[in-house]
Amino acid sequence: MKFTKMQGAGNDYVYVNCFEEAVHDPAAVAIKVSNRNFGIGSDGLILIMPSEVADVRMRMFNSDGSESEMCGNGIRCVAKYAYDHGIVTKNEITAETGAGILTLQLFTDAGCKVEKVRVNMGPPRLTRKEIPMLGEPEERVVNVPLNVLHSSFNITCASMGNPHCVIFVDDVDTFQVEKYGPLIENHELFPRRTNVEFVQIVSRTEVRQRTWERGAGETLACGTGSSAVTAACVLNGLTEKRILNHLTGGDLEMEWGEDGNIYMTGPAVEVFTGEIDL
Ligand SMILES: N[C@H](CCC[C@H](N)C(=O)O)C(=O)O
Repeated sequence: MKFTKMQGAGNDYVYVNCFEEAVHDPAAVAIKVSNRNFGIGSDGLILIMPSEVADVRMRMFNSDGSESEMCGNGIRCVAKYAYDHGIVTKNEITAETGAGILTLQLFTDAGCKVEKVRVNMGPPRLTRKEIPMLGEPEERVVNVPLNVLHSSFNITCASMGNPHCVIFVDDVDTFQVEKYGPLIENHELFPRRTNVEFVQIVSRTEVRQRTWERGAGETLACGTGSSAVTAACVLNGLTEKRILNHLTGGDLEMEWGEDGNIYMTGPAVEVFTGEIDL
């Protein structure tokens, strides 16, 4: 299988061009290639596919083989791949995802390769039914206490197509992400599990995020997570609608637009290409 390793803010995936390659069992392939010792090494597998309703289609699998509806860092890299490899020739493209059809704006460098992408991530879905979470289906979850082990956290939840649980902490760098992340990911409140973001407020316009991903563990960044964080910051009155999010592997510029959609701008980088026997 021919592949391209790409990363966005350090969130790295193995990308396969399914305009040319067929991947028969993507869940198994995701587990194999993601392994950092016995495989290529990545947070998961992303398939770049033809679409009947958009310029390109993305399917995304976590390193544990589970499929997610959406991946924010991934969709920027899909756009870069599609443009740099001539699958699309426009600077504004559409992409079909499990979270609907998204519109992306591509920014190129002096060599006419994409270096930055702005994505309309759509609106945050805020009801328990949409996230999904147990409880009153139409209710929002903003600053609601959740007991985990002997601790209580206040959580704010949103779906960006995939589920997110945001927790504000005083010092994110010393916070025990690997202890609490998996307990919240698998908490009975979340029937499809959840991604978890731990966030420190730096100022009204800057935050710092660490990410515990559903199906992948701690990653260096999460674009859908950063989108959920933007909504959570505003809903809790902690920041303006436009923020710079410092993730462990890089920065994302975020905005909750007046049209209700979240806009994410960030880098997309090709690391290397190769071939692997499956
Ligand atoms: N890192 C991705 C999200 C992966 C989400 C995945 N772990 C899930 O199961 O929803 C991002 O940049 O948005």
